[in-house]
Amino acid sequence: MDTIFALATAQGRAGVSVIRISGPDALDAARKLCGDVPGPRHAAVRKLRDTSGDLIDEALVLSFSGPQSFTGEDVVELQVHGSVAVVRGCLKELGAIDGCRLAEPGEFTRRALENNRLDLAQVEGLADLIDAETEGQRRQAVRVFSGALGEKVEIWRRDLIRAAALLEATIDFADEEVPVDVSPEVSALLAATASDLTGEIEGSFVAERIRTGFEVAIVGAPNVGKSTLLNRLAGRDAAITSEIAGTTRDVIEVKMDLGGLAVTFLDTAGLRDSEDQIEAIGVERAVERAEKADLRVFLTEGATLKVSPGPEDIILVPKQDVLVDGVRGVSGRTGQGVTGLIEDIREILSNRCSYAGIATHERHRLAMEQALAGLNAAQEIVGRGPDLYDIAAEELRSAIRALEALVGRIDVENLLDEIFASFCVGK
Ligand SMILES: Nc1nc2c(c(=O)[nH]1)N(C=O)[C@@H](CNc1ccc(C(=O)N[C@@H](CCC(=O)O)C(=O)O)cc1)CN2
Ligand SMILES: Nc1nc2c(ncn2[C@@H]2O[C@H](COP(=O)(O)OP(=O)(O)OP(=O)(O)O)[C@@H](O)[C@H]2O)c(=O)[nH]1
Ligand SMILES: [Mg+2]
Repeated sequence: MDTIFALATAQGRAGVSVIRISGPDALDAARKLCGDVPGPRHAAVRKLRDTSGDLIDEALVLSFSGPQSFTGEDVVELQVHGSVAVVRGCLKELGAIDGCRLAEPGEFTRRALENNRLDLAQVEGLADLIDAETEGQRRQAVRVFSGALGEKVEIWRRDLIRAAALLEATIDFADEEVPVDVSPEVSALLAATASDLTGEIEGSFVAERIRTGFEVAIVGAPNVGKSTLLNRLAGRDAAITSEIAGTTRDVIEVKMDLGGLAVTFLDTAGLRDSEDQIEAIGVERAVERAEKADLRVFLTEGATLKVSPGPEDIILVPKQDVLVDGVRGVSGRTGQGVTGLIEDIREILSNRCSYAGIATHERHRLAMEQALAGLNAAQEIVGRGPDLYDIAAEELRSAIRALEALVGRIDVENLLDEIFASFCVGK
């Protein structure tokens, strides 16, 4: 097993930078730089020197002895002055040591997974935690990272194993006297698990939105002030505005943090039938993105549009500053009504968030759907009588396998490269 090392903090100048070393030779490697390494879970200030004895930096050195470490292996951290040259100097020294190499993205976490320090859902939670930019994203990611999904899966798995075992015990009885009727207990276990799974599947859609951000499309006829409103929301000139109808063609995205919720606003082409080919393509894109968005803000005075508003969509009279008072409107130019609009959007979306479950990725949902399908099949077969219990038990085994794949107990290899591809080096 190689010993791996990497800069764990962001690239570039900083107050302090952390270089992490993990693997069987972590202590030996660190000793080459700093001489004596402090004992496990102790930190000490040490002088780091290159092979010719020149001083590289004075660092805080911290060590962990496997398996009591983040990766489960021996770990040493060099907390150095956050200088590009100091970091480069240390990485160069480490790279010259036999058996030591630069870590791949996510490789420390991969080792933590291999050493059962984390399950696969926790690994995803950790990646999401590092990517979190809003309070809502952070709160959700830290829950998955702390193992909430794994715990729930373990309960489902345990109940399905018990149900399968009950059925299998009855199969072994078959030729002897009439066995106890296990079907009430099996059915109850399956019904409870099915209902829990169904709830988590339903809650996964909005949880996924919290993670990736809600899309809010600004929609309306040309020239109503969509781009001006977007710019006002963004607080910068993200989109070109002009008095010429048909200015916006491409969909313009602006990411924002609405009171802890990640929201991407979409400015779209004004909706109309256009002879201009390019504008027509823009309108097509506008319709497509607006329909897919989680919420639409219509700027319109009642004209018929190519997109129809859903029940929660917001309809506003545009350019309120040049209209009579008393109508519900908004003005991107003066900012009138914009605070209220933001508040309304935040409220609509955060109400939806109350349905969020603890499964946050499509992968989780697919695994749960697979488990539910197996479970429902088993439930139906059990209802047909003891002769088919072996088939029902087999359906349950397949449901159990789906849950085991969810947390990475089985079938992980093919998933890992994809999951770790998005990780930072040093994590
Ligand atoms: N400097 C530094 N800060 C960091 C980390 C790190 O690795 N290094 N972390 C990493 O991403 C996070 C903290 N998570 C950690 C989780 C477990 C262990 C660990 O060594 N656990 C041992 C026992 C530790 C002890 O009791 O002191 C264990 O669980 O057995 C370390 C960090 C965030 N901050
Ligand atoms: N009085 C007033 N004028 C506005 C307001 N918002 C935009 N305008 C003006 O209306 C014109 C069109 O604004 P845009 O924001 O480009 O309109 P749009 O809806 O993005 O137009 P398209 O991209 O062509 O669909 C510009 O001349 C703006 O200055 C507003 O709130 N009040
Ligand atoms: Mg525009």
